[in-house]
Amino acid sequence: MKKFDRNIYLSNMELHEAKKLFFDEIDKINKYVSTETIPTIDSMGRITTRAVFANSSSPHYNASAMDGICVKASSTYGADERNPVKLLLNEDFIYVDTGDPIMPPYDAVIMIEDVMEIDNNNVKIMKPAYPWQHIRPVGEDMVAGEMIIPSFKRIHPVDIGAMLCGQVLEVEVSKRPMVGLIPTGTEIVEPHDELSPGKIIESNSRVFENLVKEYGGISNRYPPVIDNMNLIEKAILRACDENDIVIINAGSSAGTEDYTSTIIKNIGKLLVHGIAIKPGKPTILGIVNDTPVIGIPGYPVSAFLSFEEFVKPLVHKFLSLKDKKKKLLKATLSKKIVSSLKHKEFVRMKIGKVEDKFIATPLNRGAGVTMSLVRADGILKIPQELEGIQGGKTVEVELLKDKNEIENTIVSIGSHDLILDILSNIISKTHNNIFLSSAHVGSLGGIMSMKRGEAHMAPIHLLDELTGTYNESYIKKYLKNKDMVLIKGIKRQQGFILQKNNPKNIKVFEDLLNKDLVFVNRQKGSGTRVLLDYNLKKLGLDSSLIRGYEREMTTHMNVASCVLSGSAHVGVGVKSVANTMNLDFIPIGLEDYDFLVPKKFIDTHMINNFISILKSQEFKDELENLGGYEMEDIQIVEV
Ligand SMILES: Nc1nc2c(c(=O)[nH]1)N[C@H]1C(S)=C(S)[C@@H](COP(=O)(O)OP(=O)(O)OC[C@H]3O[C@@H](n4cnc5c(N)ncnc54)[C@H](O)[C@@H]3O)O[C@H]1N2
Ligand code: MOO
Repeated sequence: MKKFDRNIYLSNMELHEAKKLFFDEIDKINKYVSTETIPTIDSMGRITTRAVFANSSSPHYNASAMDGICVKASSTYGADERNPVKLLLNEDFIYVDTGDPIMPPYDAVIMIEDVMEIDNNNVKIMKPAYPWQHIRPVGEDMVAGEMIIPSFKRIHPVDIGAMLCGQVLEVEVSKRPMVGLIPTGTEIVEPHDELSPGKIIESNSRVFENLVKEYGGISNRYPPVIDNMNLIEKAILRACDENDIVIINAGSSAGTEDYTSTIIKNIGKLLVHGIAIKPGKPTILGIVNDTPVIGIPGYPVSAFLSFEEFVKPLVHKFLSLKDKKKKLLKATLSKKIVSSLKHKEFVRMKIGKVEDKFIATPLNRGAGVTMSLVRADGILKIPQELEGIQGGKTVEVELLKDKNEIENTIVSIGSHDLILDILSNIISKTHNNIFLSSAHVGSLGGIMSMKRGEAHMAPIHLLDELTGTYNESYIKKYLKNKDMVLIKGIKRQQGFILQKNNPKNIKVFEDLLNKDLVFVNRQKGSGTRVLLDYNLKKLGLDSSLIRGYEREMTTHMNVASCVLSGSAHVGVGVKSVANTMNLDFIPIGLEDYDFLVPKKFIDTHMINNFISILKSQEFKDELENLGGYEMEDIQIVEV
């Protein structure tokens, strides 16, 4: 691959400048104000382009509001307990049901509960009726000519009901723009296709389809196009003919086959290639045959964020809809985030509420980590002019989730174990409106977040080399003045995670020094690392002689993935993970996996719920299924 086959000259235009350039150019074409008239009953979610007025009043006649009798109010005056008034059927009253029309000479309704029947033709009442009592007059709801909903409003189910009551059978709305979506890449395969190294599952356009729907547009996905300049050009030209907006995905950066910007320059007007945002830098903005064309970067996180920044406001413009203000939440940043002066950065954040403080923690910043979007509660936008933000500062996060969900989430920060996923799933299934979010920073990291008051709970498993006991000595050392408890009862099996059939015949710690095998380690401060170092020290083994000792993973799953993919022959981790990934396992010992909780939280609704799930049969069954655990009675021990 030669350097000059590549398109390496991306600009670094500021986001607001790029947006202005793009939208000003589209404004010049001014294609987007177009309307259509559709049946009211099909108008859910559409945007009105003019105010809707009632064609008839509702109710359109004077209607009884109750089941009972209608009377002339004047003939009931003077009625009381001692002097009931007697009324004659068809003369002084007639029977009516709710909704029946009330005609002169009758002008009031008495509820049936207040009417005493004397015989078939006579009733008596003990209370007078006042004129128009229990009658819904013409136009009580709406009067013909009254405005039901204004222009540029999204139509909701109740709006449809009101329009029909006012005999509005059709409504003028903005046309939904058709958004053409073209995935590109020779390496792209559909999700059901067989995978081999280098093949990429096409998922972005499916996210786009649903985002377009959410914004109010119509999506029109084309089959993926291979990296061939002519084919991509043809696909763009065709899509520009058939759609209001065209999205071309991937091929946006500096690869040898990243053609999009060149094609747009050749067949239309290339406005921007390269924006000072991260992720999303290689976004392309252009116009081809009077149609806005947006080149969205391939990495899924970049793709989502760039789509939200450019496609959402564009679809809304077509719909004549103002962008809603984003919901913001003030939160304390749990740790420092370093950012570059080269771009504005969009960081996915996990947020939790611990006591009365919202705490925001950055998630994985990789542009290919879709799970960071799944897990994110919000996005923190770090301005370009900042080199980062210090931990402890208050920041404003744009919310992606409901604040209520964040407020009811147990924040767990500490060691990673598969049982956290199981617990989270059971908590979610119990529908108690409680959630569990867990961040994996190792046991010591968990204790430190506890010290800073950032979590409700820290799962930990730290072996004390001197006593051979777990956790308590660390808590006494690091959380001296804090009243803490340990929820104890779960023990898990640690050991060597090995390739299937253990081809390198690894059996004991001494084998790790073998020069033809590669080890993968856990990060410092993780309980597993402490366990490994403890054993190496006990046996007098020099860790610097282990190949791969410096390569650190943050979870058991990551260690096992390295073994599964062949980038390592062995790592230390829990049996459940080896089982799940169908790898071999040699036990090195049982350890206590405890949940550290500040004493003040132990009686809260959320932690109570958590403990009852730990004690549940369902959880026991799941642990048994997973294998590699031993369970004793759940106990709460003060430390
Ligand atoms: N030397 C440089 N390399 C890269 C640069 C750069 O400036 N200089 N920019 C990086 C950035 S930032 C991004 S973002 C990506 C953008 O890549 P492209 O838009 O050119 O996309 P591809 O290279 O074709 O694919 C990248 C990556 O995206 C995923 N992908 C692609 N299509 C799909 C799809 N339809 N569904 C799901 N995922 C998709 C896939 O993981 C690809 O590997 O470039 C960097 N490189
Ligand atoms: O757009 Mo790229 O994903 O900045 O990271």
